[in-house]
Amino acid sequence: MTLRRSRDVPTLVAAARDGDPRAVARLISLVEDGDEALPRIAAALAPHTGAAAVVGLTGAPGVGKSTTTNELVTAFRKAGRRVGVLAVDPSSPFTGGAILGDRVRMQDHATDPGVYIRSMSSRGHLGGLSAATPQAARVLAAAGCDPVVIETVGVGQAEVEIAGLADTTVVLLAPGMGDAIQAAKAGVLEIADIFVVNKADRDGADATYRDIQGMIGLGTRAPGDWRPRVVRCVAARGEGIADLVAAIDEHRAHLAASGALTLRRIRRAEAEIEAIALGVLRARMQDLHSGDSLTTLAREVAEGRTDPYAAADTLLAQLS
Ligand SMILES: Nc1nc2c(ncn2[C@@H]2O[C@H](COP(=O)(O)OP(=O)(O)OP(=O)(O)O)[C@@H](O)[C@H]2O)c(=O)[nH]1
Repeated sequence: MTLRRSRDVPTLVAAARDGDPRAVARLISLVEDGDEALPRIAAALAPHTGAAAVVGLTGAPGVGKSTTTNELVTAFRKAGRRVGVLAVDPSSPFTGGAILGDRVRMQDHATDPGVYIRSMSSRGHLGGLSAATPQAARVLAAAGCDPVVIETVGVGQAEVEIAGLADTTVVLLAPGMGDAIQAAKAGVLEIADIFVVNKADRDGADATYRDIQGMIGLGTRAPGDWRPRVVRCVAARGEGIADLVAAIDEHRAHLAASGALTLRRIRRAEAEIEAIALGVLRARMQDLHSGDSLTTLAREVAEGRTDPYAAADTLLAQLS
């Protein structure tokens, strides 16, 4: 899919701002495909995207992320808020199965025009998910979604990376999965603003709750810093979701009052700019690969006529 005419961009963005789901879908596809219109789309979106709360929701497979997201969406809709959900699978190069899965699990909201749900994969992004996901979130924010929920399966680094895109990061745990220990190992403790002990109807929920509270207690915090909240939920029955919404709103208020919201967004923009710049560099490197300048340099290194550092300098000069 390409967008050749530059006048299409303002039209699409205007339609998305009016809440037209097809325009939203088209814009996210263009973002996902790394379309050449991306810079123009980003420029057109920029003035309309600042206000939405971005909530990251992550956790191990099967912990109840989709069920919790579904219930969160219900709660936000009851409060009259438009909601966008990006279900990100950092491990899968294709979205096919994920789309079907999310449709099935979030079918409560499939026909609600106030909810936009979209699965994303790492396929074909200029700069990877860390560049595409915030752009997709901006599309949803411009379409009036607040909050935008980014749901991602917990697979180590990717989880931390995606969680870094959110204002508020919610980490789901469930009893009996050794989650608290794993969370500590994977560095999730540092990124979580809120922990949910889901499946609180199961044995061991109290122990998981105590474990995680204990670990939070060990962390070092300056006075006034946010102390991560721990919320018990039985997402399958909608229990505890009101407490989760309250914790999300409380964290948001804390960020706004302390100035941390601005800092987080600046840090996020730094990562995004870097990812985009690296993507551009990688694409230029690819061009050099397909031309013969890299091969020529490599031959000179192989024959001892120059060294790899000097050759890399020459290459970098050609990239700029
Ligand atoms: N007992 C119990 N089961 C739950 C609860 N919440 C979700 N489940 C069940 O746990 C299973 C997994 O839930 P999902 O919401 O699909 O979990 P997920 O984390 O999105 O899973 P992945 O997409 O595989 O990462 C489903 O069978 C749910 O019905 C709960 O609070 N209690």
